[in-house]
Amino acid sequence: MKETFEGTILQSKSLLKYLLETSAYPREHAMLKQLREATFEKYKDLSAMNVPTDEGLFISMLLKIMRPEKTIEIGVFTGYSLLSTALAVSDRARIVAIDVDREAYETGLPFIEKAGVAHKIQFIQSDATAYMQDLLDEGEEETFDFAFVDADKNNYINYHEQLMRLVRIGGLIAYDNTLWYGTVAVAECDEMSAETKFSRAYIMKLNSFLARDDRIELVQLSIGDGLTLCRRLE
Ligand SMILES: C[S@@+](CC[C@H](N)C(=O)[O-])C[C@H]1O[C@@H](n2cnc3c(N)ncnc32)[C@H](O)[C@@H]1O
Repeated sequence: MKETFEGTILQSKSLLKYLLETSAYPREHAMLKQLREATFEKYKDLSAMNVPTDEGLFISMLLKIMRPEKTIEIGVFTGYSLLSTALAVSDRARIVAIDVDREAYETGLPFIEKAGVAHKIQFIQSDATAYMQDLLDEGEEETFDFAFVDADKNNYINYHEQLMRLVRIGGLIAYDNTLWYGTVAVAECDEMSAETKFSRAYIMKLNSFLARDDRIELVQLSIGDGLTLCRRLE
């Protein structure tokens, strides 16, 4: 997940360091900082799966403006984006958080509990496609205001079709990693791992698909590893 290519990374390392150290880390909630550190302690390089601090701050401000009552998160891991969400939404709001990996969620859970926001979260250990189908079967269409997707990239287009039914008109669906470490902008090459080639191809397909989807208003941001916001129009 940490793989980058010289010359193709989104921001230079020095610019990113400046941005994080000047504006992001000083504003990071103490429990998010501890969650990030505990994730690194346990998962080492895999800890880069957490959304970066500047992106967490962006999601937080976005949600405070939106004031959603019900959100859904696909891909929780240790819960950096989840805790950012839970801290930003109102006390009445509910977050459905789906991941196949309960152990990773439980690694971050003590910090979510210490932050006093665990009551807003319903964690579901499940494959996301299967659980969203259950939600649709149970009549949960159009009940979510916001969705954050940060899971298996090869399924994003399928998630989009399910989320276009679960999220209300006017609601927002956010897809993470839509620049895949800058590799979407360069030709496939031998230095790329099989995993990079695999996910990059699906992300490129998603980006083209979303650009043509008239059912949404679209903006792709080069924050973190690329974040695409889709506002449902119909
Ligand atoms: C990049 S991590 C999520 C990071 C998280 N958003 C954060 O900020 O800490 C991706 C997660 O997606 C989960 N995942 C992958 N495929 C999945 C699937 N089909 N259904 C549910 N979760 C899945 C993985 O278990 C992993 O924890």
